[in-house]
Amino acid sequence: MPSSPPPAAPSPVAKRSAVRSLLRLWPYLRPVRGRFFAAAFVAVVASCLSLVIPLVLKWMVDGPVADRDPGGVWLGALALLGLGVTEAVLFGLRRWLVARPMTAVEAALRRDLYQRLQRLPVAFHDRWASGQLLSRGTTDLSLLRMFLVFPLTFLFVNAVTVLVGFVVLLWQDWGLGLVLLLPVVPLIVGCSLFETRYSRVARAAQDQVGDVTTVVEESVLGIRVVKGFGRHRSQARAFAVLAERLRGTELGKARLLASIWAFITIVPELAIGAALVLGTVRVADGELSAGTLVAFLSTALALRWPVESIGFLLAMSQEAATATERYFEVMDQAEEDPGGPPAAAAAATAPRDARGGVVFEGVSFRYPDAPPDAPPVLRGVDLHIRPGETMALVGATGSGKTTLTALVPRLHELTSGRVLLDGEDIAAMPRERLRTLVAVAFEEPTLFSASVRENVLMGAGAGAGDVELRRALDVAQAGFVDDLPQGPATEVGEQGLSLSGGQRQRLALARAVVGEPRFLVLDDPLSALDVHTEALVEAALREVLSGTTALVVAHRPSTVLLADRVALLSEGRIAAVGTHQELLRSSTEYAWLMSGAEGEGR
Ligand SMILES: Nc1ncnc2c1ncn2[C@@H]1O[C@H](COP(=O)(O)OP(=O)(O)OP(=O)(O)O)[C@@H](O)[C@H]1O
Repeated sequence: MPSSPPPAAPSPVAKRSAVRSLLRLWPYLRPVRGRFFAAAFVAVVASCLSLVIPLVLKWMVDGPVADRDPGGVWLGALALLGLGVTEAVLFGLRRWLVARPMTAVEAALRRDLYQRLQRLPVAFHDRWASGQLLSRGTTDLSLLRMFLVFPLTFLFVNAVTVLVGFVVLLWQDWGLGLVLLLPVVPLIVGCSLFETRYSRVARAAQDQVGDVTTVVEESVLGIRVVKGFGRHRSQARAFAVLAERLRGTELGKARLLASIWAFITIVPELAIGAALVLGTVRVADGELSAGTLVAFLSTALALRWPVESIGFLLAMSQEAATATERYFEVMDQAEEDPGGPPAAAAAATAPRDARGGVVFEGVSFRYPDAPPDAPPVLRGVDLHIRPGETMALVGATGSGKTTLTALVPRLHELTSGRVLLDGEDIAAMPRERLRTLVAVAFEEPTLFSASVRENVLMGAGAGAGDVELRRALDVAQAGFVDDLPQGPATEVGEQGLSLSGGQRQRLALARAVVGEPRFLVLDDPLSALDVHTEALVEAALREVLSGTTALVVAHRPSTVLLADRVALLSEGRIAAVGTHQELLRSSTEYAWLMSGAEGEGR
């Protein structure tokens, strides 16, 4: 249970500029580029229309107002109304053009992230906190959609509007126009300083959202432990620390945003004030018409929003760049090598092992994230499980049994050595085929929020139906399924927590045997069953196992007796292989393990 902040995600591979990060979104934007550019064009036209209003004003002041011509004033007012309505309609059209395609972009990003998470190796998931992945799939993708809908277009639209606006200003009066151009340099310097600082704090905030998500997820999933140990107060305190840290970072963001907003507002206002004083003096001197001054100031005021909004548009873009970085940190991770043709070609030339069944040959393994000075978990494991044989794997706790079983379906990659299934090297086999040959059931059974039927048939091919389901449930002694409210159609709830531990284990076992796999790997799959149910499952399993080559991790003599032979794993190596009786006689370690287990288990 965390009492201190959990580690953040592994640090980013390389720091890119915000623009380079955001450019990586282009492949997703490409399919909707037509609508996107059309929307940007419509927005530019709408925004530039607002710059025509001051010109109409100038015409009104210098013309109909000076000449006291009410008809001309009405005409001007009508033109202004028309411009305003057109501007509003065009902005509405822009919104309509982008809304649908941008949700499609977000959906595509989310779909690809999910697919990538499914394909990344177990070692990746061991390393990354789930909350960091969740926050990437939710908060970060929402930030990206918002960026694509609003800031991306408006940074461009506002830049074009400001450029056109300055051309109009200089054309109206270049002297006053130059006064308004003076703040450009300090604004550029201020914005670039802001961007650098904001990118750091935005990254910290988004990583901290991931940490908070991790704690919430762990507390919800572990609610039984939290309540059972009366840890809700300490959990709440740990959460409060993280939430407070996030609040501090968000406040830092708000402070930065407030200072850039103030800077971007004050500097142009000073320039407008100076232009107003200068302009008024020149009108008084008769050097400038009142209409030109009105038009000039109206244009300058029309440019206030495009300039002032740059602060928060940059902030949103920076957050989007950080979200893109975080998104691609996952997408750039190497997927599991699918195995297959090139390796298979190599295997075709390699001498085939004549022995069938499962062969471990000089297998060594160390976890990629283990400390460098830690010895490998497995050190030269040699073991042959004959075709159709059931081999029990026994060893002290932490000796590497689970690790060894996880190597058969290639949940982890061997550090050295090889594993052969009926003479075929698993490294040269396409993963998809390997996983149809090998079925697994772990001690901690994982079920999904789906029906019992769907959970069990997950272990079978596409054609499997009720016959296979019934047979698998019979083998696993899972008759309790028929007593559930909707039988096999009953939803088991998140992670199957509506079922007992033993019930979950039996469903996981049914899932492992339903596809009648050639190779079966069972990691102590009966540990939660009472002795009588275990005996019944074993009797049924014996029938299934007669045609299957199986490796079964066992802690209790009753599970060991299911096997034809037993292998003892000790200090990363296979220390002895033989029948239960043989090992009881020849290995003191085995006899010790079994006597302890007997005492505990019975
Ligand atoms: N993801 C991991 N990263 C680093 N080390 C790991 C990882 N998983 C397990 N280990 C280490 O590998 C060693 C073997 O663990 P393993 O789970 O294979 O043992 P086991 O024999 O199955 O134990 P048990 O009987 O208690 O289930 C342990 O020292 C464990 O700390």
